[in-house]
Amino acid sequence: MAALLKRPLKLALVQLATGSDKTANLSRARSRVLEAAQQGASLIVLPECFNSPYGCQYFPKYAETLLPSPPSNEKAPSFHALSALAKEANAYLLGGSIPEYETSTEKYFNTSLMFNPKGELIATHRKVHLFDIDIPGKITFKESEILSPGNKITLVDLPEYGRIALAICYDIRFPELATIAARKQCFLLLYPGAFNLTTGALHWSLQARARAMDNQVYVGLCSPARDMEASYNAWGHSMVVDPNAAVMTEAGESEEVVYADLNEDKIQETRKGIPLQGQRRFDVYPDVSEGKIDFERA
Ligand SMILES: NC(=O)CCC(=O)C(=O)O
Repeated sequence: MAALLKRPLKLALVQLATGSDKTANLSRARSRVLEAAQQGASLIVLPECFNSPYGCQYFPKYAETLLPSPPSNEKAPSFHALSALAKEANAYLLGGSIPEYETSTEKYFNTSLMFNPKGELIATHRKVHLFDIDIPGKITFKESEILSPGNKITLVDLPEYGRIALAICYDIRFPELATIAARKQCFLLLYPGAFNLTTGALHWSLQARARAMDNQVYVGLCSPARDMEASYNAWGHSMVVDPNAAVMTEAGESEEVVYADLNEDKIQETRKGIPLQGQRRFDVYPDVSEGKIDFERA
């Protein structure tokens, strides 16, 4: 089988402490991304809503207009900061996510932007599954009050390395996206995300390890640092999980950059030991990655 990951890759997750000052968030992100690049990372990830506090009340205030692309500096300072930073760091940069406003539809989205080491935009992912939950006495959150969902799976080819998939936070709870990405030869699934103190304790690590275990790929989750003064308390614990579902590195709760060295051998070793790829029974259940599920057969 052709290698999924053509050469070793150092991945960095920047668990950024974000606040209400967008310019300060961008500047902090810059220092941490450059620090990660200095440590040799060639793929660097920022958290969900890295340029703003996370919360429905903040989305309109912090939203940037990204289309038509490239947007103006005035309408999309984070876009331009990320592009310049990817170039300065000479690394692939997944700019966590930012609130986006689309003028033509008057809709808001939670959007990830990914840049190559030349500072060129190579992918955009709008969060597909909006975070609408209600756990009485614990947490109620309704992104859909403000945001609209994206409508596509986002796979990105990094020519020197291979293919990765991008999604955002709550998207991780929908294993179909991960399964399809793995079936389409991704070696890594990246999720900038801001779980909270209730679901973080229950499911953050479990989701990361489950997506890695099911698909025998690397998984990276990048959270904002925890801020108990904020209206939403992010879980933290950014982590990278290997294709055998072992946690390779895990941040604490404060601002921190964590690193992991990814290689093809671990993918092959895992898949050789537990050869799920050749054992699937598509005669018993349909291949979800083909995108045509015939429920009549059930
Ligand atoms: N920002 C999010 O999508 C949060 C998702 C979350 O906390 C979860 O439990 O899922």
